[in-house]
Amino acid sequence: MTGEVLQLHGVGVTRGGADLLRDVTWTVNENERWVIVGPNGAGKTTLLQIAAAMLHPTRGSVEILEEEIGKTDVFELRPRIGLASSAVAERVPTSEKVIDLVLTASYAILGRWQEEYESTDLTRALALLDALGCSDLIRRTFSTLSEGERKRVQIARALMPDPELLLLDEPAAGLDLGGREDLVSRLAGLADDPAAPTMVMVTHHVEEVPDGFTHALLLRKGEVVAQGKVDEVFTEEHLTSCFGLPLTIDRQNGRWYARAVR
Ligand SMILES: Nc1ncnc2c1ncn2[C@@H]1O[C@H](COP(=O)(O)OP(=O)(O)OP(=O)(O)O)[C@@H](O)[C@H]1O
Repeated sequence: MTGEVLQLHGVGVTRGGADLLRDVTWTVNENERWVIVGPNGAGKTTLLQIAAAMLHPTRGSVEILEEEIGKTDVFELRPRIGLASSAVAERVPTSEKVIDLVLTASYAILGRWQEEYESTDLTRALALLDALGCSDLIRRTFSTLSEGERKRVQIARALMPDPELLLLDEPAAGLDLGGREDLVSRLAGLADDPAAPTMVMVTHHVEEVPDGFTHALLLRKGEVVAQGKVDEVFTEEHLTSCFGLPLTIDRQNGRWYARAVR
């Protein structure tokens, strides 16, 4: 690979006459850690769905892992991408055990049936669950887990196929303060790991951006407000335009804090 993991040119998505994304041009290079930030309805999930090869654009061109969408078999491409999102979590069968939810990611399926797994698959699934602090949950059913536990298990599942690109849609949404801080620090550890895949995470809150995330893209009403290195993008001017209210932003120990100007 030449280093370009995602390449979008002039991407637009129109649904029911509404432009969900407009003229998005964006490149993600190998080993970068991106965060997509924006208010509700900005188009963040739509953009992540494009990056996950789950959605075709109405206009423009998309290359993922050097495969051009529209000319490649997305069923071969998708196992190279790890996606953790509530849309995936909602489709998990209610009786699915945590260990099976992680194991089945090897086949990019949801719901264990009669597939055979190698002992190396089991070892990897257990190691990932352990690394995410979930080793005591392996025999539980996914539907009985707390929101924080679910988020960590979903990340273990997304990492299971050893993806070249890891996509996280609002991984800290719905977590309490302790759960959020635990998850953000685990994601900072992942961001710092040179063996970890290229990462793109969606969030509403700059406070949820882990230390080690290198780049940011701000979206508002389907359009890119700013993109580039995180410390050049997270400015008062850009965040104010993105959220449509006067904001101030600080950084402490690698973490970001934003609040409204009064
Ligand atoms: N099929 C559809 N038809 C019409 N509008 C849609 C459709 N799907 C999504 N939208 C709208 O597109 C906009 C962008 O949605 P998207 O979920 O990408 O935003 P988001 O930034 O992820 O929002 P949130 O932060 O609230 O999750 C929203 O206003 C949504 O209502």
